[in-house]
Amino acid sequence: MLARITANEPAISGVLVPPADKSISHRALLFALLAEGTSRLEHLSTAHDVGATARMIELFGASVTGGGAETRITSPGLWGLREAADVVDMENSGTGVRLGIGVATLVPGITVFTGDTSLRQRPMARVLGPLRQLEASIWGRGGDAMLPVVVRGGKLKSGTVDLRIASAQVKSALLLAGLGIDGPVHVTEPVLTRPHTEELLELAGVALEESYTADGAHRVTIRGPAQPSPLTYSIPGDPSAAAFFVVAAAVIPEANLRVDGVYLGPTRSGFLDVLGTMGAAIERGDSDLVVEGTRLSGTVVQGLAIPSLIDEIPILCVGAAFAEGTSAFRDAGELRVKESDRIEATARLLEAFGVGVETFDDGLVVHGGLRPGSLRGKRRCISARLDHRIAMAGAILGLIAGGVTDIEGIETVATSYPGFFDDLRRLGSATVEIGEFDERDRP
Ligand SMILES: O=C(O)C1=C[C@@H](OP(=O)(O)O)[C@@H](O)[C@H](O)C1
Ligand SMILES: C=C(OP(=O)(O)O)C(=O)O
Repeated sequence: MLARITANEPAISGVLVPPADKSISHRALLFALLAEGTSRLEHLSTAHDVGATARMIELFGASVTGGGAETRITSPGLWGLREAADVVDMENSGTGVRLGIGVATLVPGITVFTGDTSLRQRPMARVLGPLRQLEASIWGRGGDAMLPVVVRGGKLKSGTVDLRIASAQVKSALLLAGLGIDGPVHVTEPVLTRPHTEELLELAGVALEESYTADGAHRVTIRGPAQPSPLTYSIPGDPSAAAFFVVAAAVIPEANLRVDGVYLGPTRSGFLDVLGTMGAAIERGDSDLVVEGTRLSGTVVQGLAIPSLIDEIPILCVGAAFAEGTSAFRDAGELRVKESDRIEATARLLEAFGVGVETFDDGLVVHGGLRPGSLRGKRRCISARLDHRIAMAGAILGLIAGGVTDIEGIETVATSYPGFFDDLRRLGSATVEIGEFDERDRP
């Protein structure tokens, strides 16, 4: 499918209530599966990735009813999990499959995971290796590198795993597997990554021990066996979804955007710190933001800050294109193994708008100076590259730069933010037409 964004005077204003957080929604469903009884989740994400996790928990024995304001999940719990009667297709969801692999170690029999073209190219050794250290029986295509992955459930051994990459997905897979292990599992990550699994474990009555080493590594210990209790929980708004509109409002002159009900924990709000350093006018409450347009200046983002904004780098690069001077995003090699190679995809996107970009193995440098509205009368055609965040970054870039932007493959936005184009129409000044892509449309 194609979206055509036509913008003359870029403008954005109004109130955004972002969709429910995708990361937290995956975990809430998995905890509901592992709890015996009925869990109630308010505002579960309707993102396609979360739909894949809902289907996975049904295959493992849960029943999911309702949706929208309240989803009810009834499950036999950790000790009553059922072998899936079919291959578990996690579609486009890295989080769903990696956490699912951790859970599958608790499921009797075998589980076979696969995914779409993008997910089947993403690295799985990062989760298979650490689970094997706890003696999981687990195999993957290409020498344990990729999906399909097969897991044979059974008793794992307690132990200590020191993760070398900062990955909330891998940490979470180990903590979930730890629920079924007799004895402690200690996981150390080089820097604290999003702690949603830890937050929900505690809400579900499972005790954790957490500490920091002298060099800032985060260590978390779970002592199994432990069955989580059913949850009644309301999922907060997704900062990674809000970031698209926040960046647009931060750079469009006279913009005024309010964001309500958004999760602003420190491991998810790194993009706001970066925008602040660039000079953005953002007022931050506990779960709300007010953003006004201004002129930003370039910045350097690297090191320990990266995990707190990894998914926001494509849209931060869009912001950097409109800043004065140059911005650098380094130590972000993880971007190469997301839904697309986001270093290449972001560079190609910016270049289509005439922005100067240099790429490196671990990031990119963006030469700013583009003026909002300055590409009025011009037209370009870009590909979403099977990546929701690239599709949305392209649409926001089109709104701010002006002119006509055709984006092919926009169905991918439903991976995380099915209502994105509705919110863009409502809050932004661009005309948004959605239709079938015709090769003859390519300029
Ligand atoms: O745990 C999670 O919910 C996520 C962790 C991050 O991935 P990594 O664990 O690979 O860093 C992030 O990029 C992804 O969108 C969601
Ligand atoms: C990388 C992402 O998700 P996942 O790893 O779950 O596919 C994302 O949402 O940007």
